Amino acid sequence: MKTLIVAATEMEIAASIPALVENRMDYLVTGVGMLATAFSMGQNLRERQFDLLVNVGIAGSFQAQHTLGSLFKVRKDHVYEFGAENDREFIPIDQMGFGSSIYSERLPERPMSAAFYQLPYIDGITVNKVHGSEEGIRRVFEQHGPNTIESMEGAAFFYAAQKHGLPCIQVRSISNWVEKRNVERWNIPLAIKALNEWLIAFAQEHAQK
Ligand SMILES: O=C(O)c1cccc(C(=O)CC[C@H]2O[C@@H](n3cnc4c(=O)[nH]cnc43)[C@H](O)[C@@H]2O)c1
Repeated sequence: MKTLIVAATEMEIAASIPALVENRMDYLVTGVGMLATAFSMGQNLRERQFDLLVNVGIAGSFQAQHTLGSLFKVRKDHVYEFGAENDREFIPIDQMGFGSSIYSERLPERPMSAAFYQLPYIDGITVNKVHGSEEGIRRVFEQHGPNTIESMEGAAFFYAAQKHGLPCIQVRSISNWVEKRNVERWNIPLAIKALNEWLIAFAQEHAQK
């Protein structure tokens, strides 16, 4: 299966690059955020053919029970607060008739490697602004509950994959809890280490298929 690994920053996948090269797995570094992800994938997928796209990166979790460095597959990803508001409530873009704010994983027909199946699923939101205030976090809880993670790319990745009609999965490693902003409690090195251990195993197992 010809596979493309998609990450926002090189830092997130640097430790896996030798294994990706060795197992002939391509990778794409898009830049951070939905705009950079959609543009970069749009450009690159026009020129090359793939059977599977894999988005990997770090993410924040709204679930206090999650441990930093734990890994999840994202099944469904929402573009957060994409729509309109009136003086009482938020109106999602879906209800306005201008498209969708929800994008999902799509598995290839051929079975995946064990590294994929061993990860638990979670749903995600994709944001332009990392949440860091009690009021903002309360609003996410009201709409999505605490068992949610957030990134700045996930839904855009699924969107671009869907536009190209390609199977796609997203794997995220928790670098921080989404809480009142306190960057000292983030552990990006731990999350990146766990992510790369998984990615190297995935590349090795996947190459054998
Ligand atoms: O604010 C800072 O000082 C700071 C320091 C290091 C990294 C950041 C980021 O915002 C990283 C954004 C990057 O990582 C993903 N990510 C990680 N945690 C979260 C989160 O809680 N909410 C949204 N995105 C997160 C994201 O996908 C970006 O690629 C800030």
